[in-house]
Amino acid sequence: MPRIGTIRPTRPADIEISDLGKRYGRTGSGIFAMDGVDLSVPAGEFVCVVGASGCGKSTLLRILAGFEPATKGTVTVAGESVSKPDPERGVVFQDYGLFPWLSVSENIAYGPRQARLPRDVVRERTSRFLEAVGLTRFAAKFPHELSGGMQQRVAIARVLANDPSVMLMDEPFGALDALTRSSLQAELSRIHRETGTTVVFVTHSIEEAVFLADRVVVMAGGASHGVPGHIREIVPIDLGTDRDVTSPEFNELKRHISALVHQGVEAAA
Ligand SMILES: Nc1ncnc2c1ncn2[C@@H]1O[C@H](COP(=O)(O)OP(=O)(O)OP(=O)(O)O)[C@@H](O)[C@H]1O
Repeated sequence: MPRIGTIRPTRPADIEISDLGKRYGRTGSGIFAMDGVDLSVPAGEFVCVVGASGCGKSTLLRILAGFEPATKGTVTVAGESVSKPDPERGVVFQDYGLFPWLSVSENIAYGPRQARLPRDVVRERTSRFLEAVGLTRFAAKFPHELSGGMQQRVAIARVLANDPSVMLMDEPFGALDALTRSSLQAELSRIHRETGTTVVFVTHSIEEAVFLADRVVVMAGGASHGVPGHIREIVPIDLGTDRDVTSPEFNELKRHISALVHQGVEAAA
């Protein structure tokens, strides 16, 4: 992967989530899919959210993104209440979400162009983030000409080109093969160190969470278990930057988090 040192730090934002709850469907019917979620994410932190299927991870992320309203509680990013999507909060999903009719560089330039930034700024940002994800040679290609891993790199570059203060990622590497996945994890970790952007990253992979996160938020419950989704525990990951997935400390954290996830399922069953 090409070395890059040109990523400028963003102005990361802090996130405050207080007594957050979400109930789908009509008021008064059904239980909360998620309830009583309190979480403070300081600016620049990388937080991973794990938990069994249906515990509300994606719901939490969609509310943070402003894609859907909370039923109760508050969410603020950099002190501002979240009520709608904003390029300041970049979102990356599993299914890349690229514009198929635009080339790689046009996909990356899309956000800065929409923001009506001057042409030279758009050009500079596009080439900077193409380089950041190692795709400079593929600038003129179209998404269908790229592998899944490359498409996800474009999706990440496209979000970064908006200079977001927060990145929200929902299983972004879930559809990739193991080798591509681990190389993108290392790349994302480096990009995070260089940009300093606040990241909230949802994953089913406990290993991925322990590799990437400063803290892992373990959620439990969920509507299908008859208990609203909630935070079971927040686990700090004090493993420094160069993480060895084979080290005893790494594996001990994996074991601990895995036990919490399974306890969550059993307690809710
Ligand atoms: N649009 C919706 N309408 C009704 N119920 C929904 C909707 N979206 C999610 N739910 C329900 O809310 C609960 C939490 O869903 P959510 O997708 O947030 O969980 P998750 O932890 O991300 O699950 P997974 O790991 O399977 O993606 C689930 O019971 C789900 O069925």
